[in-house]
Amino acid sequence: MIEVHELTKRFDGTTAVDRLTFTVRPGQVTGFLGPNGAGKSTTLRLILGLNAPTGGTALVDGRPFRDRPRGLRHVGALLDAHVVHGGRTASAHLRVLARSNAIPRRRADEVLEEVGLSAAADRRIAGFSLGMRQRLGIAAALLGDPPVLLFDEPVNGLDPEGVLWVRGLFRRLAAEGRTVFVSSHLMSEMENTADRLVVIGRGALVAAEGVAEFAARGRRPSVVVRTPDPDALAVLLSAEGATVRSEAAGRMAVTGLTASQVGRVAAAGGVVLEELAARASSLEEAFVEMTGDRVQFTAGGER
Ligand SMILES: Nc1ncnc2c1ncn2[C@@H]1O[C@H](COP(=O)(O)OP(=O)(O)OP(=O)(O)O)[C@@H](O)[C@H]1O
Repeated sequence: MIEVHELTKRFDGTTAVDRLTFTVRPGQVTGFLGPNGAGKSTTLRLILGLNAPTGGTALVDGRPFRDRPRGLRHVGALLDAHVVHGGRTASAHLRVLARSNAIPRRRADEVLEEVGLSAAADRRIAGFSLGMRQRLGIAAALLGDPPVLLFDEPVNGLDPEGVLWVRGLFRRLAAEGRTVFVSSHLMSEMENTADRLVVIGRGALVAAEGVAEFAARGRRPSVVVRTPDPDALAVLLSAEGATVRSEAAGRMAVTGLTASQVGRVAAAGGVVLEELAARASSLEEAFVEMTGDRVQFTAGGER
């Protein structure tokens, strides 16, 4: 169990984590979602005691993680897969970790087997692909057979087979009664993996609930519309109380009005419509909608 209470971290001018309170329970996979720069990595580092909080607390099974000797037996974590000694072999890397945590040496071979890296056990990490480094990082997290596991963006660099494998692994770890907390900036990754979600934006909590409950919020129907004159239509629709968001391929998503209302507003304003369709929004849209005003970095720069 992970209990985060009023957790806050400020770096100079930036509040990376803003009075976050949530609980991650055992026996479930909990997805930790937020757009880039939302503060996920910082929160995981605070839970692990790698950074000191500006305020609040983070407890792992009732105690700050830093207070635990032989940490890898309590919490396994995959953070940045690049932060390993590239000159070592995979096997040597894991044995060093095992020794410093009083874990039996044979566990190194067991976890390499588990993550599918046995054949690369004696190769230097410097020559590993990103996907292989991720697998090695996951092996390190599993080394101490810990009850609590944290994974920061574990799917980065994995091929489709690797993605399926990692999902199955998380499900199995949770079924064994462990606490599994997995960060991602992509809703789609969590849709098929997580039971619960903790969603943050700009360091603050947006939602902490079951995946199904979160999805239900996204069921607000929207209308997709395409016009050669999007700016004019956006002004007209906003004046009627609708929320308008631009999408790929020149389309706009409109919430707050039905398709026929959108059609009428366009006709009354003399705006040509090239496409008009109603649609039920997906989990992904619920995520974008709920964190949209909390995105720190967008393609157009900071806003
Ligand atoms: N050591 C640091 N010094 C200064 N600012 C930092 C530091 N670490 C993180 N930040 C800032 O804190 C904010 C949150 O960053 P963090 O890496 O935790 O986000 P994230 O949700 O993990 O993002 P991503 O998905 O891009 O990895 C960002 O604005 C970042 O620039």
